[in-house]
Amino acid sequence: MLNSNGAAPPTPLLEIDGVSLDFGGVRALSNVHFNVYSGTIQAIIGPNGAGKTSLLNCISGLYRPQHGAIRFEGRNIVGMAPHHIARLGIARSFQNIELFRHMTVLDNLMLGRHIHMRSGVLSGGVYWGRAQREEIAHREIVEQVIDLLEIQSIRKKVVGALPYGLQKRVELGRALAMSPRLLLLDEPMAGMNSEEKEDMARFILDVNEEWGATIVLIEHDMGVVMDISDCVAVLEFGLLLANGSPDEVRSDPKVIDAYLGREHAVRQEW
Ligand SMILES: Nc1ncnc2c1ncn2[C@@H]1O[C@H](COP(=O)(O)OP(=O)(O)OP(=O)(O)O)[C@@H](O)[C@H]1O
Repeated sequence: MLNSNGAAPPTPLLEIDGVSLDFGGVRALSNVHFNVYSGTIQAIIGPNGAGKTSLLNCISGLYRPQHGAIRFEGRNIVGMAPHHIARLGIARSFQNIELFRHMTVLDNLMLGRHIHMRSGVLSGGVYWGRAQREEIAHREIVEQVIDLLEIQSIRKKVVGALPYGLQKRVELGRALAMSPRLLLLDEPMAGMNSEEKEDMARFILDVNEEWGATIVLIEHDMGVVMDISDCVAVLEFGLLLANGSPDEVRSDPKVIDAYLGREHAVRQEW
């Protein structure tokens, strides 16, 4: 099919195609459809309990929807194990930080590389040179992540001793260390002060622009969402209310009625 310019429309990197998810009697997602295009920042917004995290869990393989398909680069990933999905190039961060708190920042980032490590203990012992070369290559990528996120000074610090805002930055770093093509971020700015939020927004834009990662982001701060996103999907009670540019979503009467008018327009954040 050709678009109005006569060109073929871009192929989506991720297709959410009629996804429904039930927990017993609770319908968390109901026939949700939208596409995420390569190189974009796609936000998912909606009130508490709208199904945002459930959708991220379906994409990363933690939940298995009863209906629908989720295609990454054209391949249906529903039913695949989370580590398999991660290996395809999808990384995520969690709402509550999930790092190894007793380990250093560097070790946590190196763990992010483990899905790409080929030398196991045995083969690494037999082919020592290969394992060493592999280790050096992984370290180089981790060093790039450290530079990008400006965390050089805390590289040897134990994660559990760091302030919350820095822990969130390290969590982003661990996901980035996986060299993902698609990065799923669940409330990366939750609990941050405005300066920390500004830093995080800048890092997310850098990851998108300099590293070329496509980003799906759940975020409650409407100012940030409207500033950095190319596209915003709005969920309510598991239904997709709207999906479009920040301007389209901002002026959509359904959205204003159901969500923004009630919770955010009042605060005149945008
Ligand atoms: N593991 C689970 N077992 C049972 N119900 C669940 C489970 N996970 C989510 N739900 C339910 O699914 C619905 C959607 O929850 P979800 O956490 O996806 O919403 P959300 O939009 O991410 O909310 P929040 O903004 O509060 O994080 C809610 O009614 C929730 O109680």
